[in-house]
Amino acid sequence: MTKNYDLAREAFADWGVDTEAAMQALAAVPISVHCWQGDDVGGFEHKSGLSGGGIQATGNHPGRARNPEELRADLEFAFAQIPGKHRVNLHACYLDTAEQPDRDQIEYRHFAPWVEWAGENGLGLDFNPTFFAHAKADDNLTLSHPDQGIRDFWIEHGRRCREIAARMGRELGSAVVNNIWVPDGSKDTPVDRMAARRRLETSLDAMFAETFPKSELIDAVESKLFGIGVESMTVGSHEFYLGYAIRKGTALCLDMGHFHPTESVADKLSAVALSVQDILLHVSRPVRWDSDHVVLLNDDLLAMAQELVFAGLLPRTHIGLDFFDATISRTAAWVIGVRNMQKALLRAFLLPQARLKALEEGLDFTARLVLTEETKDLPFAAVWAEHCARAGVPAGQALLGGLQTYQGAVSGRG
Ligand SMILES: C[C@H](O)[C@H](O)[C@@H](O)C(=O)CO
Ligand SMILES: [Mn+2]
Repeated sequence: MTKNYDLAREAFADWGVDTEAAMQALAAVPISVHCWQGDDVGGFEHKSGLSGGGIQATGNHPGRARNPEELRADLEFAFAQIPGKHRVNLHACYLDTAEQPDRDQIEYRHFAPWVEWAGENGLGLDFNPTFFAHAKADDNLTLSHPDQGIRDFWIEHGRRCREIAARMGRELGSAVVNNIWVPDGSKDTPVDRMAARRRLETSLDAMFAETFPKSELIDAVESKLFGIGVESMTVGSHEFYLGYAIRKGTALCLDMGHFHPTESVADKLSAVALSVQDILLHVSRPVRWDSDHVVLLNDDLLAMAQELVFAGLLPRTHIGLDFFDATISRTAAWVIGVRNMQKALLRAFLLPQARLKALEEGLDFTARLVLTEETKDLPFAAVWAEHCARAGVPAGQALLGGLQTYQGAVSGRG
């Protein structure tokens, strides 16, 4: 235990906050790390790496993972820089097989090496059907396409993904969150929004027809405001999926980049939590649009973490990351993003929650403001450094050397 931590522990104790309990609480929160940051949303289907579907990774930093082995090595390195045990969020286009099944032909065996690796490394898995970067998604319409044949193709893809995800959950003994995001929308003003939304609803119902135990599979649906090429209408808007999740009992995915820039996604948590049991978060950072920048320890993230902790939502919130930056080291992007999420949570655990809530309850907004501002001077960094030291991972400037060495080692990849 360092002198810095000793002093910090006393400083927090002075506010009635137990730093040991805060570190323990943080250690119990897994973060689902998105595989697609490792290769710019390319996937391993032996075809072009264009994202499509209104999303776009930009940049050409050396070191992009070219196959599942490289991606797993990169993830292992990243996890060695992050305290705690976490999860990996796979997209269906990241299958690991020499075969070339189309999306409506994928099976569990195409992903079995990922499950074996996850088991060996004590990691959980999450999953996503891939409804983009495919000829049958070129109209930016999938589950809501007017053509029944195209809808059926994507329903079959989604159905198989649920089977695969449930099997993964069964094998690993940890429920897999299977998140549905479709790019469907319209570049220009549509004249029949209702028909598109009815088709999406009917397709989702067909995809969700089979039931699985919640111990294996948690279905989630992800809304969006707009994407490149679908600026005028997104079929799966927030209202659409909020209603769907409430009626059908699925989890609701809130992506921090999928709302108007002035909306607070943190504010939505307690509101949707009254009607929806499970929440999936895609922690991201929009810059002017859904740009998927690496998350910073900024006000948005701090507010999100504080809401999760203060509203008691962590037990039913699945925290996943969703960004992809190809202008910097991809492994560093993961490490920075996960650690920032953890730092934000730790700060929330270290706040004098009961005291602040009592002031609010008593309408003493002056004292609430004084104390929320004064807590900002508390020595959070010393507790984070102690947490990292106990987990055997670097903190502060020491983090940079390892990140640079690894980046140097992978930068020769073609
Ligand atoms: C690759 C993911 O499925 C994707 O980022 C989705 O979650 C999303 O947020 C699309 O904008
Ligand atoms: Mn997302």
